[in-house]
Amino acid sequence: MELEMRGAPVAKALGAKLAERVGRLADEGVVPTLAMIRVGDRPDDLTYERAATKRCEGLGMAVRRVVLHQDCAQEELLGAIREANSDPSVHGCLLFRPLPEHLDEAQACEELAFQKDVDGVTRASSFGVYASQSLGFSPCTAEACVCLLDHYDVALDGARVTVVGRSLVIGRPVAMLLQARDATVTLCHSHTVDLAGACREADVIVVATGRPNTLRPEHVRPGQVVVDVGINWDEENQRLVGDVDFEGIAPIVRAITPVPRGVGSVTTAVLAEHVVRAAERSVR
Ligand SMILES: Nc1nc(=O)c2c([nH]1)NC[C@@H]1CN(c3ccc(C(=O)N[C@@H](CCC(=O)O)C(=O)O)cc3)C=[N+]21
Repeated sequence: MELEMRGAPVAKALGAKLAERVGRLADEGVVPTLAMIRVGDRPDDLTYERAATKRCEGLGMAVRRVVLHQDCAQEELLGAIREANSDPSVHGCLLFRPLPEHLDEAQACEELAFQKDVDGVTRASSFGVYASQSLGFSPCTAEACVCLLDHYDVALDGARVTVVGRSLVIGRPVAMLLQARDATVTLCHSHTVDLAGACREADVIVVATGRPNTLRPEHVRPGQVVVDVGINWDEENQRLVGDVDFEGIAPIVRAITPVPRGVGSVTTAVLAEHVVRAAERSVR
């Protein structure tokens, strides 16, 4: 491996540009504000909440935490979302997911005003990603993958990119964003017949399946760039691992993102950028 593509330098560069925009908004008396709605105490929600709070506050932005009980009723959740919608001092709203089983996640997401949908969960945001229109926002993690590749000067125009995983939160939107950057995208999933073949012919591989060791040495060749979006808890070794067999693959490919300290740390910077953009749209 020639290059370990860590997230921190990317987040730092994004943050530097953001600080200027936050400063200009402050001159107009606007503090970009993110409301985060959490139901229960899922550990990965808490991790994200902590990281997002630190990032936003570090940039001079404000966060409001709304915490609902694990057993809360759908109406209570909808009420919290409506409150964020109608509060002019809130520019962006993040609803942690997945929600507990008894709640209707699709209905909750649709309740959110698309102007404040900084994690891209509404239909308006999805259509914006699909049609390359500025309507709502892209899912932060999908956009973080593209930011990371840009930061490390990985060419996308005409590049062959294989995306593994077709989820609505990462696989499908990242395929759309990369396609909008003129990459030739192959979208693979659990029924793909020759995954190794599809991966080996790519210049860039993005892996987002939520399964450790999805990408193994037989899937890659020298010269490739690998982005690992997975965050999985390895019970046996008591550590976080991605969807990629890092130890097996890193020696073969040209560049790879680590887990932790890879894509995840860029996600919070993208979230902050979305909140600032929402605040800018609200005053212009
Ligand atoms: N609507 C919604 N959108 C999400 O994007 C979403 C969500 N719900 N629910 C929870 C998961 C989890 N998640 C993380 C994002 C960044 C880090 C992150 O910053 N990780 C650091 C480590 C941070 C630490 O360990 O303290 C890293 O990878 O280096 C972690 C977890 C987003 N999620």
